Amino acid sequence: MNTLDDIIGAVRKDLTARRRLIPEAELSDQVAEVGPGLDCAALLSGTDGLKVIAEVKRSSPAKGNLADILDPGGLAAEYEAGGAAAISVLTERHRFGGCLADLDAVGARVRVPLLRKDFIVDPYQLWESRAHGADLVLLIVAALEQPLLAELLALAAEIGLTPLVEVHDETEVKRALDAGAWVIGVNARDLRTLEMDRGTFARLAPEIPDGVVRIAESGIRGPQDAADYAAQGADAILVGESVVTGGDSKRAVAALVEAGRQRGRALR
Ligand SMILES: O=C(O)c1ccccc1NCC(=O)[C@H](O)[C@H](O)COP(=O)(O)O
Repeated sequence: MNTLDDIIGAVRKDLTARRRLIPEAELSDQVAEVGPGLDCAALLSGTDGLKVIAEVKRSSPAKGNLADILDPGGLAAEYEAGGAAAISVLTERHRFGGCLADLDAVGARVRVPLLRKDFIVDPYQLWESRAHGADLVLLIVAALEQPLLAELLALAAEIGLTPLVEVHDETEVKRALDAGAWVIGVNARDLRTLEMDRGTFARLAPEIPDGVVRIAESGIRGPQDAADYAAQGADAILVGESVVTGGDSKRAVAALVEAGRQRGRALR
């Protein structure tokens, strides 16, 4: 079994347990109370400089344990102070060490949009995401058949979530656009083999029409990578490992923001 299938198998089991505890109808009542999330496409557009989405990431299948994050809200506040335009929170527990309580903790400390980064395969998870304060959700094309992708995208929009639709190749870009995506993330990491190819964004970006927000995800080591992605037309970058392992997370985020800004200026 490849890594993605393995993760999704565990996610489905957890989901069955959570659904028994909190029925979907209860979550939809909560969503009606909290209302829609922030309109994230405009906030992540790179017209005024590359945006940085900084991730709360404890561990990963590719690298194992990365950081003992005891205070996810405090870490997110550092990211925001460093200029992050959004915070990504990994809520999957078996391979990433996250949970929905992390999303609550982060939401209590920052004003920028929150991305729930998980393996979403069921409408239940969308209700749950919004009920826990997410503004964005990740939809991974490789994990979803086309009708389900379109259904999840439409439901997300209906309940005030911005779907970040993740792709790895040309076929998946087409599937994302056919489903109606307006924010697309190009992941340099192949989720089945965990191999990293930093050339993926440059190859796929021309396939993504103007007006669709383009996000480069994974493997961003520091300012030079941020500047390169800005030069290749990324609106935003999504960064985990290098901002949790560097020691000073606020400074690490600020350096990425500054590199993206300078590169953007040079291109104008
Ligand atoms: O990070 C992994 O090893 C991983 C493996 C399988 C599926 C997803 C995985 N990561 C989720 C992400 O997309 C990243 O956390 C995110 O893009 C940040 O990546 P990085 O900056 O390389 O930590």
